[in-house]
Amino acid sequence: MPSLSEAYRAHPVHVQHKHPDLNSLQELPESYAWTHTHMEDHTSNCGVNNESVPIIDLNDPNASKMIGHACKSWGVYQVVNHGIPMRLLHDIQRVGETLFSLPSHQKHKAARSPDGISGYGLARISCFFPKLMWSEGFTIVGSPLDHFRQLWPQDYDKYCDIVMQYDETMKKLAGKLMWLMLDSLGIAKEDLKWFSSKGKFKKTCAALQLNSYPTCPDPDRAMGLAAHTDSTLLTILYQNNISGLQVHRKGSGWVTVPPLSGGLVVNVGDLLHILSNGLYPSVLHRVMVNRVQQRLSVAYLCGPPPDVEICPHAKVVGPSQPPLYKAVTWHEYLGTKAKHFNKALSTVRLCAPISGLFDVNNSDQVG
Ligand SMILES: O=C(O)CCC(=O)C(=O)O
Ligand SMILES: [Fe+2]
Repeated sequence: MPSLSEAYRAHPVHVQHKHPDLNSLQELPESYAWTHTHMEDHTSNCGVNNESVPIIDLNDPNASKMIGHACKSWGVYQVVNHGIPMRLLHDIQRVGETLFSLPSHQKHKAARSPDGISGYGLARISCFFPKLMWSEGFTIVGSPLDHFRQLWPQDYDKYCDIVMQYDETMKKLAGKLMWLMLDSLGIAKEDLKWFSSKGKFKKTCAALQLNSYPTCPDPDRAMGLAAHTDSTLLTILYQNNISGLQVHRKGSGWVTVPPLSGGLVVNVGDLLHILSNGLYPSVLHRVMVNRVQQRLSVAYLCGPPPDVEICPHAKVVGPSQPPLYKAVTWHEYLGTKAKHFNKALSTVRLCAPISGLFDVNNSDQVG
């Protein structure tokens, strides 16, 4: 089975590797200055509506139903009472804080290689935009040991342990959330062979993405992370207590996802969009920056084994609901995404939805 690193390596995107230390800039360089045209703004009413992303208590007996509703109408929700210890959330935040506060030359020792996925660098989606994003990232697929040794020759063990523990814990939560989402679609554990191994959610692959958005001298003209959907089944995002994440909802425009103490944001990714036949749309999201406080986030990007075919599930298709997407493996889809970016979903689309049958939220403006 090809690994996730191999899948990424097979579809390199070309990201500029040398970039200035954002913390040292007093002015926004032109290369970072976005206009509304660059932002491909889908909005009319950014931030001026009262709608908010659903918050779901995982201890609620109706959690699956509520999750289903949130996925259908938003493609995103926040979870509380998810069982992840606060200590672990603080620990992973500390890893991010410590990592991004290292001197620039030190961080570059662990730079992502041009055809690799793991390591320090600009957002992989940078290459699809004419302007640079006001953020830095560190991607972890597999063990971070080699890179962490470069970053912290003395303390790497301590930070590796936290990452591995976070990864393990998130894997379990991702399993639980995935089951709840499938259940809300009427799909049982036995209905998804690759996914269930003795009733356990074992066979997934994941990447961990640490993001830092330094304070910005001209936030109105900068973009932390440009609008994108995740190429995952689902993404679990921890954000520190600084606002910045926005999700796009048809009819509402961009809606800020306020940080919730101990809460985690869950995004529907493109592969769940396909598996649900567009019933659960992958959510378009972006990150804005501010001039006062650094923002940090940690995304657990969860997908299937890279060589398993994902297609609209038999339980959600029928004579009146034809499959809208062809089968793709994650490996193939990463290739499609590397080529077509936000149009990737439409390139794997089989036919247009029958009007009125599907409440597909973002499906075609994101691809
Ligand atoms: O920083 C955030 O809130 C979002 C990060 C994100 O979308 C990603 O890493 O894919
Ligand atoms: Fe994302």
